[in-house]
Amino acid sequence: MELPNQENEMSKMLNGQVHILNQSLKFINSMSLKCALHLNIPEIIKNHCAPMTLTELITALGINKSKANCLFRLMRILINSGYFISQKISENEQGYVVAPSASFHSTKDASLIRIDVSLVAPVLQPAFVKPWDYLTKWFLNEEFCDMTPFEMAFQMSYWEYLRKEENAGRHFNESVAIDARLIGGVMIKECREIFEEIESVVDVGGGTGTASMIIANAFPNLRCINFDLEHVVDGLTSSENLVHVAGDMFQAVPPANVALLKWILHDWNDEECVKILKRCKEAVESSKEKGGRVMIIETVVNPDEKQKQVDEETRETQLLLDMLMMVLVGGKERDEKEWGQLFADAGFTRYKITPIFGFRSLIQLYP
Ligand SMILES: C[S@@+](CC[C@H](N)C(=O)[O-])C[C@H]1O[C@@H](n2cnc3c(N)ncnc32)[C@H](O)[C@@H]1O
Ligand SMILES: O=c1cc(-c2ccc(O)cc2)oc2c(O)c(O)ccc12
Repeated sequence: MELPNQENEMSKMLNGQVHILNQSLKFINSMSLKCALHLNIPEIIKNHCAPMTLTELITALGINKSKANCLFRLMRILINSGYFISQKISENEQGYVVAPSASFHSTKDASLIRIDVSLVAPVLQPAFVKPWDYLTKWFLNEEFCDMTPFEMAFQMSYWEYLRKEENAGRHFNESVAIDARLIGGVMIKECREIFEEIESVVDVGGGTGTASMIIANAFPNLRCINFDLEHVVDGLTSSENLVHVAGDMFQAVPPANVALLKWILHDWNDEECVKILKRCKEAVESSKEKGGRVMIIETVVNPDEKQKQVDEETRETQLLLDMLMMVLVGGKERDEKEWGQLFADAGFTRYKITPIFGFRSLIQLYP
C-alpha cells in the first residue's frame, strides 16, 4: 500500500498534467471556431430557425456522412466553449442552436449593434498567428530590440501590412468598426451630458468614422471631426455635422472641445503615447473652461492584488490583448499607475476613470 504523502504527490502530478494539457491545447478552441465559421455553421443554424439535428446539419453542409461523428465532436467542443447549445427536440433527438451569448443583436436597432461569433474571424488570420513563432527569438536576440515579432515575421509593420494586404485591411476595419458601433452606442447613452454641453468633438484615429457617425446622428448640434491617416479617410462621405479630416496625430490634432481616443494609445509605447497626448492637450486647451477634455477608451488592467475584483474572463481578455499588442504593434495594456505616469508626463493635471465599457474604461483627462 502506498503511503499517504506518495498518494498526495501522485494526485498533484495528475492535476498538473490536466492543467498543462488544458492550457497548451487551448488554441484548438479558436481553431475549431475558425473551421465552424468557414463552414458557415452559425448562419446555417440561425437560418434553420429551429434546433438543427446533426443529420440536418450534415445535409445542409453537404458533408460526406462518414464524417458525421467528426462533425458531432467539432460541435461538442464548440458547445463546451459556449458558442452553441444542444437542445432536446424529442425523446431521442437533440438539436443545435447558437448560444445567446455568441449572437447578440440589439433589440432596438439590429443594424446598429450585432455582436456574434464572426467577430473572431480577423483574429484567426495568418497575421495574428505567424508572429508567435518569432517571439522566443525576439526575446533572446539584441538585434530585434527595435522590432516587433510581427515585423520579424512579415518584414513590415502591422500598419503597412494592413495597407498592402487588402483582405487583412478590410477584416481589420470591419472588426474595429463593429467595436466602434457597440462602444458608440454605449457612449451616446452614458456620456449624453458631456456631449450635450460641448460644441465639437474630434475622434483621433477614428478609422472609417463609425463612432463619429453614431455621435453625430445622436447629437445633431455637435460638430464632429473624424481624424485619421490619409489612406483611411480618403473617399469617406461627410455629412451635415461630420467631416473626415486626414492628418498625423503625432504632428497636430484638429482643435475641438473634446478629443476622443478610442483604442489608440494601446498601440504605442510610452514615449509615443506622451507625444499623442500632448497633441490632444493642445487641441482641447482653449476649451478648458467649456468642458474641454480628452476622453480615452482603453483597458485599465487591475494590479494583481485587486484582480479578484474583475471576473476571470475580463481579466484574461485584458491580458490576452496586452500580449497581442506586444506582438503586433509594440503596444501594451496599462494599469492605473502606468496611465497616471503618462498623463503627468503629458502635462495633464487631473483624470477620472469610469469602468463603463465591459473590459475597458472611460478615462477623462482634464487639461
Ligand atoms: C486600433 S484602430 C482604432 C480605430 C478607432 N479609434 C476604433 O477604436 O474603432 C487605430 C487607428 O489609428 C489610426 N492611426 C494610426 N496612426 C495614426 C496617425 N499617425 N495619425 C492618425 N491616425 C492614426 C489607424 O489608421 C487606425 O484607424
Ligand atoms: O488587429 C487588431 C484587431 C482588433 C480586433 C479584433 C477583433 C475584434 O472583434 C475587435 C478588434 O483590434 C485591434 C486593435 O484595437 C489595435 O489597436 C490593433 C490591432 C487590432
